[in-house]
Amino acid sequence: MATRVRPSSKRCTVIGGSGFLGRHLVERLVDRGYTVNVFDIRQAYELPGVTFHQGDLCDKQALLVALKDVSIVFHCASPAPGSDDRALFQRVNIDGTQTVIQACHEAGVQKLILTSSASVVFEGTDIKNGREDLPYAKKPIDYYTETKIQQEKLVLEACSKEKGFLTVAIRPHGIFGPRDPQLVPILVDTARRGKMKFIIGDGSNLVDFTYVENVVHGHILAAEHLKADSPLCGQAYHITNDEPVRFWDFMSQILVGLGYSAPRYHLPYTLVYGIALLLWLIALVLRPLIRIKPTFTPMRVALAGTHHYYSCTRAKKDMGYQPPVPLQEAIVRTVESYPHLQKGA
Ligand SMILES: NC(=O)C1=CN([C@@H]2O[C@H](COP(=O)(O)OP(=O)(O)OC[C@H]3O[C@@H](n4cnc5c(N)ncnc54)[C@H](OP(=O)(O)O)[C@@H]3O)[C@@H](O)[C@H]2O)C=CC1
Ligand SMILES: CC(C)CCC[C@@H](C)[C@H]1CC[C@H]2C3=C(CC[C@]12C)[C@@]1(C)CCC(=O)C[C@@H]1CC3
Repeated sequence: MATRVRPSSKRCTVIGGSGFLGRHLVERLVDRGYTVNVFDIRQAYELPGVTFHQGDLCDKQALLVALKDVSIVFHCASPAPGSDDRALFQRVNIDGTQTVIQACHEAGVQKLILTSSASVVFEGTDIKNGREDLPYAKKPIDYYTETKIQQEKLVLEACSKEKGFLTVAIRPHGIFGPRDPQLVPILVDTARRGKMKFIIGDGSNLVDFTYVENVVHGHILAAEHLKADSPLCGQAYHITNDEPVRFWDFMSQILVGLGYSAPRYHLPYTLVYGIALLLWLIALVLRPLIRIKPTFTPMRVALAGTHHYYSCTRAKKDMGYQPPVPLQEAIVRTVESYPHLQKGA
C-alpha cells in the first residue's frame, strides 16, 4: 500500500507570490529556511530556492501540482481592489478560494493562512480601535470588500481539527512599502495630475497604514503558532503598524518626501463622497460604451475621510505580534525605494 509522505513543516506554497505582499513574504520565508513554491497567474521574478508554478487559482489541477508535499499554504492572491469587476472578484475571491480549499484537502495540506483585510468590517463610517469581533460589513462599500468577506468566511469555516486542516485569516490594513503598485503610485499619479491639492474633511481622521514587512511578520507568526491546541484555529487577526496616523499627514509625508506639495485646501467630506458616487454611477452606466476609471472612487473617499484603525491586541496575545518596523522608519524606507517617482525624475 502506498503511504503518503508527511510533508516537512517548512515546505510551503504562496498563492499570489508574484504580487506585492506575496513577493515580500516569499523573500522572508526563504531567509527563514523554508522551501517555497509560488503559484501565481504571472511570474514576476526569479529567486534561488523558489519554484514557480504559473496558473489560475481557479484551476484545481494546476494548483495540485504546486501543493504537492507542502504543509502550509499562504493565500494572498486577489484581483486589484480598483478593478471594480464584480464577475472577476466573484470568480477569483469566492469560487477560486473554494477551489484552493478543495485542493488543500486533496493535497493533504495542514495549514492555510489567508490574507484577508481589515476592510471586511468597514462600511464607510468611523471605526476606532476596532476589534475582530466587530460584525462583517452589512453593506460592503465595493465588490472587493463584499468578496473579501465571503472569502474570509469560507476559509475560517473550513478549519477542522478532526480533519487536521487548520486555517487562520490575517487582516492587514493599508499595506505600503517598496514595490507597492497601489498606494504610492496612485498618490503620485494623482499629484502629477494636479489633483492632490485638497484634504477631504477636516483632516483629523486617524487611519492604520501597515508596513509590508510587518504584514509578512504577522503571516509567518500565524503559520508558526497555528496548531490544533492553539487559539488561532478558525480565527481572524488584525495586523497593523499599531500606530494610527492622520490619513492626510501620512499622505503629505510621502508626497513631500518625493518632492511634491502637501494638500492644503479643505473640501467637505459629504460633497466629495456625493461626487464620487455620482461619477461611479456614470462610469457604470457608460461601461458598455467606454471604460472610465475615476481616481476618487467612493471607497477611496471613504477611506480618506473617516477614522478607521484597528486593535492588534488579539495578535499580540495569541502570537506575540509586535510590529518590527516603526511607522516613521517605514515611511523613510518607502520614500527611498521610489527614486523613479521623485518629482522631476
Ligand atoms: N494592498 C493592501 O493595502 C491590502 C491588501 N490586502 C490583501 O492582500 C493580498 C495581497 O495584496 P497585494 O500584494 O497588494 O496585491 P497584488 O495585486 O500585488 O498581488 C496579488 C497577486 O495575485 C495574482 N493573482 C490575481 N488573480 C489571480 C488568479 N486568479 N490566480 C493566481 N494569481 C492571481 C496577481 O496577479 P495580477 O497582478 O496579474 O493580477 C498578483 O500577482 C490580497 O489578498 C489583498 O486583498 C489586504 C489588505 C490591504
Ligand atoms: C486619491 C487619494 C484620495 C488617495 C490615494 C491613496 C489611495 C490609493 C490609498 C489610500 C488608502 C489605501 C487603501 C487601499 C488601497 C489604496 C488606498 C485606497 C485598500 C483598499 C487596499 C485593499 C484593502 O484591503 C484595504 C485597503 C485600505 C487602504
